[in-house]
Amino acid sequence: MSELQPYTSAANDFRSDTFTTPTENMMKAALTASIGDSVYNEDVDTIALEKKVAKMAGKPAGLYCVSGTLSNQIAIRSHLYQPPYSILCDYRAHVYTHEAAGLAMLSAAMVVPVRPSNGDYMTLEDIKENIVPEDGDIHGAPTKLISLENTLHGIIYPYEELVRIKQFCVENGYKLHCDGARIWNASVQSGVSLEQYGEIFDSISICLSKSIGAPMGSVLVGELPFIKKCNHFKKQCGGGIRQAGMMAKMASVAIDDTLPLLKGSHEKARKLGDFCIENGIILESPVDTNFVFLDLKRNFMKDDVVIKFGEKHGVKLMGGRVAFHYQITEESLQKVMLAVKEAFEHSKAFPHVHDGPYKMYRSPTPVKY
Ligand SMILES: Cc1ncc(COP(=O)(O)O)c(C=O)c1O
Ligand SMILES: C[C@@H](O)[C@H](N)C(=O)O
Repeated sequence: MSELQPYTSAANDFRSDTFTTPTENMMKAALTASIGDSVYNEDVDTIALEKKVAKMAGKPAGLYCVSGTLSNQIAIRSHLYQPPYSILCDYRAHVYTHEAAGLAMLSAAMVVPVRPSNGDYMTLEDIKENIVPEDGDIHGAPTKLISLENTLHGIIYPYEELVRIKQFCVENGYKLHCDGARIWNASVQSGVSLEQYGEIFDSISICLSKSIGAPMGSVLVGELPFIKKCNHFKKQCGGGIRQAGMMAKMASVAIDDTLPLLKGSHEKARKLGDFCIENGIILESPVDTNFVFLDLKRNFMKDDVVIKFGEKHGVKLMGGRVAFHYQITEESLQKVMLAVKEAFEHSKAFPHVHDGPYKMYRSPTPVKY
């Protein structure tokens, strides 16, 4: 069995922006971080991070969580009371597709997954058509919360549509959560501030471990009573962190250092997107920010073939999604263009007909236990 080699750089890693590695600046910050027990809310740097991100989002309170999955799930749970109830989200939403049925297990919630009529993002009309009304019909599980993702597959949610959805939620008493794993990308690209997003959403899970490049975690932001309840569920789920200061201070440095670099990753993604279109490679989604989604099915491309041509050119891929981040180099961009084009050429000679479930994510190199 080959020994797993230490990971050293994400410069050629297009599998996800979660592979971004901590910088020397972040590591140095950890050395001078506070060392209080954050379960007792005594850690200075953890509290500082929570306040920093909450202030950026214009929210009264923030909660440092070990992951985006945890912050999403405890946020949604904390908005809900007295089942039966349901949550409405995009059929591709991470909270529904990639958080291990957390909505069913922690929230005991039914999910209504919606396929946007425009193919990219749910409009208010899509939402209205799929709402389960609280009308006394004992067959249904009334909608209590709408969970949006911004960006979703790299697509920026149009701010005007968010305003329309928010107005509808206020008028009808629905809570509105945002999975903001890549809200930084949406903000820097659209010019909409985190504070403006904070005015739309009751809660936002703001990831630090994706494009921002911190080693772990998210900050969940919202009203103080809500965040206190989230902290209760966080502890219940085993998410209490003792000396969190080191990671929190690294994350704070990451925000300051990386935010200015996000647009550069979007520009590289756009170059690959344009290259694909010029070469007749169909894309699944528009390239608004840091993701290029190859439409494997319509291109008759197989994910394993994409991975193989990536290996040939020295870049790491996971299938149809090509993820950019600030550590991707110009050299890697040139290599991934070659890999994608050759994989596409291969599909012309050896078309792959997709007849099973499509897995967007592939677990990293499996370590044989
Ligand atoms: C859109 C989205 N939301 C939430 C998460 C969950 O974040 P984490 O991996 O930190 O649990 C991810 C994955 O990284 C994601 O892509
Ligand atoms: C794997 C998935 O959960 C992760 N959020 C990613 O985007 O890579």
